[in-house]
Amino acid sequence: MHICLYVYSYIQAFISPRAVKTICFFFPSSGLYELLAALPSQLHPHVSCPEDNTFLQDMFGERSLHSLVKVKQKRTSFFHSTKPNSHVFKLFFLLIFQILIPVAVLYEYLNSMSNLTNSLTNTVLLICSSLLSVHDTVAQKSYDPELPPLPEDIDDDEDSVKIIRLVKNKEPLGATIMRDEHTGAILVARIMRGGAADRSGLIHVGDELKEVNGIPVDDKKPEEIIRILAQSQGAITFKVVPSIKEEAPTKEPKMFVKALFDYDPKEDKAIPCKEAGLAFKKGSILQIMSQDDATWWQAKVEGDANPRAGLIPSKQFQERRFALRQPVISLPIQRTSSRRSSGFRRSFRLSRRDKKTNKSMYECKKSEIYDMADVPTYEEVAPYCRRSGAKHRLVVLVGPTGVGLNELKKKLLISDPQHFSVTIPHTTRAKRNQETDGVEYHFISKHLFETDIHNNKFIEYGEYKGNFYGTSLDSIRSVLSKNKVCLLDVQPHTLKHLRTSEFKPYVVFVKPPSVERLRETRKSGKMISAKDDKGSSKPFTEDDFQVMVSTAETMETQYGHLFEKILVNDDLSEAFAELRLALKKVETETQWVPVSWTQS
Ligand SMILES: Nc1ncnc2c1ncn2[C@@H]1O[C@H](COP(=O)(O)OP(=O)(O)OP(=O)(O)O)[C@@H](O)[C@H]1O
Repeated sequence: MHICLYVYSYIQAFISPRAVKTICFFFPSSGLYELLAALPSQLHPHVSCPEDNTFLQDMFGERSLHSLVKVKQKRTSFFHSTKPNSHVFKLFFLLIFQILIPVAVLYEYLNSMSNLTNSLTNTVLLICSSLLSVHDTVAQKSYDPELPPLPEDIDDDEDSVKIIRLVKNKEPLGATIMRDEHTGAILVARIMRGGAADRSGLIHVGDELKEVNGIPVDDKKPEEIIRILAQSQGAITFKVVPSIKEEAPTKEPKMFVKALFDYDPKEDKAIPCKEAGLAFKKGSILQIMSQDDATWWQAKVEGDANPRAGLIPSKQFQERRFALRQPVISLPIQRTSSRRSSGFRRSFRLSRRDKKTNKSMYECKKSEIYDMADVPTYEEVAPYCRRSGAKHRLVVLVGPTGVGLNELKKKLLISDPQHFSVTIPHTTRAKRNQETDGVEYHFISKHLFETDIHNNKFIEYGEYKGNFYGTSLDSIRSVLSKNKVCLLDVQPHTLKHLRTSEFKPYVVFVKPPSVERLRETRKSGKMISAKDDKGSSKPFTEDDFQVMVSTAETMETQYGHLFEKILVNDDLSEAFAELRLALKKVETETQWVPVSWTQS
């Protein structure tokens, strides 16, 4: 009883007039509240003594008691909304709110009213017993759905048949059916994870469908059955022969992939049921719900509130289809320049075209030949957020010649020179008078350069007029180790070699606007001349614009799956602001990156 009183005084201590107002505001009155207020007048005929009457008025009019009732009501609604498995929690609340507090309240009042008559004591005890009986009713309440009565016309020899009744709303059933090639039976082919059938827990893969709403389906085609189902409203009754194989209960899978291609089930002739398909775009993050079927996985778009999974082609199936379909695209070979632009040291870039000779100015180190490993299907990803103080992700800019990569890099460097930096290229060219080793270039011997090529030290390298130029992996490491953001522009085929846990590259594809917009915005822009390495430049020609746009299209088709951001460089200051914001987010927010990058 001490505990009861303690609980009661504790609650009372917190129910100041102000608190009562607050409680009343959050827990608006309901029927029980009014009933409590009306109780004294209802009990009036049974109470002979006026003091008893006053006691009842005081007791049921007591504001603290009203507030406790409101708290109880709120508790009751909470109680109903909690999941059935939180029994211990419920019992705790039942004990506190339905037994301890009412008993404590009554005990307090009974004690304080020494002149209480026997009849009133009985009345109060009656209320107490009613409260306990209410408690029992609530405690025993069943939370399971009520099952429909079994149909009476079940044959004795059909004892293995299961009758399932589902109430259908607008949501599809979330199951596909097929005809068994050998037996001709109609079978449940798959259950979409999180769909209505899955949530019911009553229908399983392999169950044989005998009837839908009393209509036998043995002689029907799957499409006809689907039509019957689609036309059915409200409760649908299935008669099924359960599959012998018991499915193990499955936990919600936690595998996420990034889609590397666009997919529209309506356009897919191979999908067994278009309605069950899940459409997605390149770059979407998908949660894989089931890989039971080697050809059709089940997935949902990450963060989507709809719990029902949809069908998507499996990785293996998509790779096979892609390999059959995909023509080999090769980018026009580009050449590079090593000019300095208005005091800004360019990073080494293999990107210049030589229209005169149409020959590669530098030979690219890496093969551009399409191989199976590059087939863009899905990539397993995991969330990654850079810890403060950890190395920055490498920022890689990709785009066609003249699109404005250097312009954007320059703006970033000027905006925060302490934060952003670029790599210093290596060359075998002789150092000029005004140059300093390790500032414009690392000047090294041809022999050393060739040794470094042999040891895979360069991410890109090439030869121009008998001299080597290259960007080394160590030059990237050197920037990152200073805790700076390293800005690098490379040819897109080198991206796959940079995609490592060490560099975690954030790849931005800088895309030109339309040719019309290029004409308008690039009036004063200059292309760097391919004829020499002295930094001479010339105004853009119509041909330059056309090539820029078509090269961008090819790059996007071939390497689009590796781009994390596509930035259209139309208005320069807008493009710069967008890039700056994106890079800020990369540093501070969680992103989806290949799962291997998060495991080391
Ligand atoms: N959004 C823009 N609006 C107008 N002019 C631009 C814009 N972006 C870039 N330019 C101009 O276009 C020219 C080429 O830009 P930039 O040198 O940055 O291109 P790039 O992609 O680095 O090309 P390259 O690969 O040839 O070095 C420059 O004169 C630059 O000032």
